[in-house]
Amino acid sequence: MTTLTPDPALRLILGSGSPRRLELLAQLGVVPAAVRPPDINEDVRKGELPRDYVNRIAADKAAAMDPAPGEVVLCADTTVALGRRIMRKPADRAEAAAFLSAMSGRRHKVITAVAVKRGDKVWQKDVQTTVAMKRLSEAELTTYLASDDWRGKAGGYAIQGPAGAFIPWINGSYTGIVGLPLAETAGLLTAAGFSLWGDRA
Ligand SMILES: Cc1cn([C@H]2C[C@H](O)[C@@H](COP(=O)(O)OP(=O)(O)OP(=O)(O)O)O2)c(=O)[nH]c1=O
Repeated sequence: MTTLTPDPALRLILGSGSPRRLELLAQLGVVPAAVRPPDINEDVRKGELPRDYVNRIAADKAAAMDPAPGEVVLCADTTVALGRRIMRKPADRAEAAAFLSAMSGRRHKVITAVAVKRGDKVWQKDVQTTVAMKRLSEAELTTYLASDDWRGKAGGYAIQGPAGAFIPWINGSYTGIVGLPLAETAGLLTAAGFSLWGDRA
């Protein structure tokens, strides 16, 4: 991976409309200079595997961004994979119910691909986390669906909300599940020359 010399004047552009990603960046003490969510086609291709899918979408999001000189952009994509099955953000409550029922009592993977772009150079990495979900009772499922917390979340749940009660075990990156694996993101930003540790202009 090419590592560029740190440029304290570099401005970070968040190429994502996810409020979670903004909050996770704030955990690193980073406030983007602007938020510009890219508009791309996120359809899954026939036979496409989950890991290939998230990497392609993160790369497409980065490709849709046109950073000005002095800007570095950060894009990401998160998806839930149950075997080969890709679970994106559910379209409605029925789809969220189907996703949660399929994951109930089983392990799935959450994959987040992160892409950092400066000029026409891209630094990209994916992070996979295995997540165990307890067997959900009818009452748990119904109450969770009624909370609407599943809206806008890959796989139809959010570990950082009430569904945290459904997740007894993970192996991987908690921040990756929430949408932005911080250790790897910090590495990519640093490689692109963005100063994370105190020497920003
Ligand atoms: C599994 C899981 C997903 N999520 C969220 C993270 C992501 O915001 C979302 C997956 O959708 P994404 O398509 O990755 O991102 P987005 O639509 O929110 O934003 P953009 O496309 O503009 O970058 O699911 C959680 O917040 N908690 C979880 O436990």
